[in-house]
Amino acid sequence: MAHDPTTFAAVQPLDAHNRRLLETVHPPAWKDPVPPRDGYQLVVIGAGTAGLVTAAIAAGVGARVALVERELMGGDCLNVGCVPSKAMIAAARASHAAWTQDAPVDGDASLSDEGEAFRAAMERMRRIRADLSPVDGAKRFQDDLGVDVYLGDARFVADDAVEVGGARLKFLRAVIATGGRAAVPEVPGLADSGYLTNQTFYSLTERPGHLAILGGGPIGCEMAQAVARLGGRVTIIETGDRLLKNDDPDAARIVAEALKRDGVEVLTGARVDSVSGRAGSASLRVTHGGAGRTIDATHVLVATGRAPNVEGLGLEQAAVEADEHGITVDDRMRTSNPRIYAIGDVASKYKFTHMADASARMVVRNALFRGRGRASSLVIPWATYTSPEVAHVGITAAEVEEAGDEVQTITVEMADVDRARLDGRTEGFVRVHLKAGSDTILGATIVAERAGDLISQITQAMTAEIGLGKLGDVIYPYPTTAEAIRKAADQWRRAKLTPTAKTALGLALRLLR
Ligand SMILES: Cc1cc2nc3c(=O)[nH]c(=O)nc-3n(C[C@H](O)[C@H](O)[C@H](O)COP(=O)(O)OP(=O)(O)OC[C@H]3O[C@@H](n4cnc5c(N)ncnc54)[C@H](O)[C@@H]3O)c2cc1C
Ligand SMILES: NC(=O)c1ccc[n+]([C@@H]2O[C@H](COP(=O)([O-])OP(=O)(O)OC[C@H]3O[C@@H](n4cnc5c(N)ncnc54)[C@H](O)[C@@H]3O)[C@@H](O)[C@H]2O)c1
Repeated sequence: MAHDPTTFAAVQPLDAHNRRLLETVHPPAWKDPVPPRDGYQLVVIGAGTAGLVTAAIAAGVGARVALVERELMGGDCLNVGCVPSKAMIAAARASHAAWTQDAPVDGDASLSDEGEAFRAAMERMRRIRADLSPVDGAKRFQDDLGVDVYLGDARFVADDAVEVGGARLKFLRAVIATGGRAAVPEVPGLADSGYLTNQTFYSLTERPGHLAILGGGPIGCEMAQAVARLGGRVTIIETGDRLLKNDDPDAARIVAEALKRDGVEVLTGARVDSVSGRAGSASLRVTHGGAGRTIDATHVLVATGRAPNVEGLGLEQAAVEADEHGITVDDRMRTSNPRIYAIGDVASKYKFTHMADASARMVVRNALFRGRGRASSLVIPWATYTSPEVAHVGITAAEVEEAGDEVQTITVEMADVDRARLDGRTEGFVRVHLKAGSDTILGATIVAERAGDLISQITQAMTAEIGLGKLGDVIYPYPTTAEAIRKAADQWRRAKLTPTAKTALGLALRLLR
């Protein structure tokens, strides 16, 4: 049986936009189908990106498919992740530009203050989220794509059957795509402080007076900058010695500087010892730089990583193994039960929508058509949408350090790129890691205004096995920031050609004598 959708904390307030959203992602009057007696070829648990794409592709090739979702179709990305966060970021960027006249883009200067800008940004976000939702909606999946959609909690009751709302769904194959949720650290008093997570943050209608964010990962950095740019006071408290621990340290440094410029207080190497008070007024006891201090905040956002949704799934009944990182899978995304696969945030260290999407495409082939696709063969980029953005693909900075002389690194500063200078956006760089002695691209980091878009050129090259030298033959329109990639190729060529050129020149000079 479906839940009462109006109670979902992720979809508040119940204005026209959110009612429209619920109508598509958890229709209040939804009636589950009656399962066929001989069961399904594929049962998919969880209708986030991973589950939706799996179900749509499998039904598209003619399989009999059931899709089970206990909360909101679209999962984190549509409802409480990528979509609302990027809508907020766009509004905050425009508002910031209008207020500071800092950038050559149009902000809505008609808003009388930034508090109003926050309300408008959240309303705009709710409208766009509702506009985008039909593509993930229950009706579309059932009526247009031919997937049987069940709205309820799924639980394995055997190694070939799932139960939902009292109905038993037998399957030949199953895909677990139950995603994750915010992992909340054990800090005394935190549980009673009315803290926010990404699940509740996008239900805010009033700008936080002072937002304390635990965690300086992508969620912490993106939301800190958005709220600060909408005029809120923000403090990030990060236990590690820097922000964005999975990214290049130089990139993280630039983001930290940008956040500070926007008014965010960034405390790295800091620990929250206790929290007192509740929603609206919380006091955080923090140790930072060897000293204790108190931070009084109106709101606390917990963004300290993710925990996999594995509880209550009846994994033991299906002999599916899991640990604290999620469901254990092999390189073909198969669990310890050969009928059952697991993909997306519940089973991958790459917790991104595009990873969920790419694995879904692969898992359908593997599960239904004896495909041999391997997760390790995927070239996976990621981007953090701060200003400037940080985008990365391939070998990480830590792996580069470990590899030593086996990797050659080329860096082009944005300050040396004409377009970046013309735009007044000179912070950042393009950094490409090559297999030493060749132009084979092992990875890259880009820090720039649209780094998330630029990185695709490197990802394409890596996927198509095109070397950096060949990228140097590409003609880039002048003046564009993408020219930084050609400049990296030029740099590689100069380094490579110099000894040869020197020899040739030496020979030519000798002949002149
Ligand atoms: C704030 C934030 C911003 C993000 N921004 C980006 C971004 O810009 N770009 C990007 O690539 N990624 C981003 N991500 C990550 C992205 O949202 C996730 O990687 C993606 O949503 C994972 O998809 P999924 O299908 O694996 O899981 P989910 O989207 O979590 O979906 C899992 C679904 O399974 C359901 N479920 C769980 N248990 C059961 C059960 N027992 N029965 C039935 N249903 C169940 C859940 O209700 C949920 O709807 C962001 C995440 C957050 C939190
Ligand atoms: N643009 C994007 O693609 C995007 C945006 C947001 C989120 N995401 C996805 O969501 C995932 C979760 O994001 P996240 O930022 O929560 O996680 P994260 O794991 O990337 O970062 C969490 C940070 O919190 C810190 N931390 C841990 N415990 C702490 C504590 N008790 N106090 C203070 N700091 C603490 C960690 O050191 C780490 O730096 C990401 O890994 C990413 O895959 C992606």
